[in-house]
Amino acid sequence: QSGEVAANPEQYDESYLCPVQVGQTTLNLDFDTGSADLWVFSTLTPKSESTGHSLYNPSTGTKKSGYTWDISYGDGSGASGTVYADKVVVGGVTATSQAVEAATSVSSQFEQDTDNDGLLGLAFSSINTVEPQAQKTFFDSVKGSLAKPLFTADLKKGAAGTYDFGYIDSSKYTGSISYVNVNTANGFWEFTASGYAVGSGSVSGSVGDAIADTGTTLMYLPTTVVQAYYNKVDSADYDSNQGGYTYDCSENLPNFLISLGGKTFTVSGTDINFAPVDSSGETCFGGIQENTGIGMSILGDIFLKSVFVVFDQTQSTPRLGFAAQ
Ligand SMILES: O=C([C@@H]1CCCNC1)N1CCCCC1
Repeated sequence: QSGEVAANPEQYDESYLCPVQVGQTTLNLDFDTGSADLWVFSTLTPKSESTGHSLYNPSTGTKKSGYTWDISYGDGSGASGTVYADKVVVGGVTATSQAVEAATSVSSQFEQDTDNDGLLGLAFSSINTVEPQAQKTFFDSVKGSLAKPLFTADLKKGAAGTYDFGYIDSSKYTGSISYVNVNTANGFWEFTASGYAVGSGSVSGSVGDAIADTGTTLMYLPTTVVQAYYNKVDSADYDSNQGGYTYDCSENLPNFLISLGGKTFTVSGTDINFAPVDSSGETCFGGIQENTGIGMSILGDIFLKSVFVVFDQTQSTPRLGFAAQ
């Protein structure tokens, strides 16, 4: 089988939500290549936490007795609950008995984002949080039945993009695809990013260890790289109250170039201009921020909306493919 599903941006492209059939209900889920749990708001979620969300009704599933889950994300959000086996359909691709993690508790960040009915993890199943046995991601559940064991992400700035499962649509990118090998030891789509440049010119230095994370909004890079970037933005400074670099919204940001698998990709300055910090629209928060405390760099949506990405398990070593879009 193979299929395609829309990835609809929230305001400021904060996250991208995709319609997924879970049991007999269609929910809007955040596809997250940085985690490996498929969890959903459900009829088991306290009403005080689930108002405004579409809910999975576990009555259509088979309860996995004694199984629980509890996930905490790097941004401090999290959720927990119980586990069911049920049908999950993404763009026509069907997992007949997918582990569906029904939330019995969610953090305030998820409670407040009423467009988001849960997450569909697309990292490696080794970091799934279900106890007493880790469960397969949707991709791992269907991988063997896909025309090719891969999926692609084509996210866009302020417009609907797509995730494709089982095939590469060559109309969605330009030029050739440049591949890097993935290190799965931490359960992420983790690789080594090479040189970078600010504005234009030839790349140099090294961004280093990084993950491709569709569930992270911004780009988090080494301090040296981020300082070099904002040194080229006259009004920029690090604002500890905002928790990152801000600048005058009227200032044009430089492009950011990064070399992956021998090919240089350009993230346009307009894509790096993330959002105003308040309703006055005077000060803006940058889409490139420091990776301090994370332990690796994260190429999140600010980067991903500039490229076409192949999450490829066609070979014994998983690979990431990047192409311009
Ligand atoms: O929890 C996360 C992200 C949060 C946003 C959604 N994707 C997963 N981390 C990023 C990768 C390193 C570990 C922490």
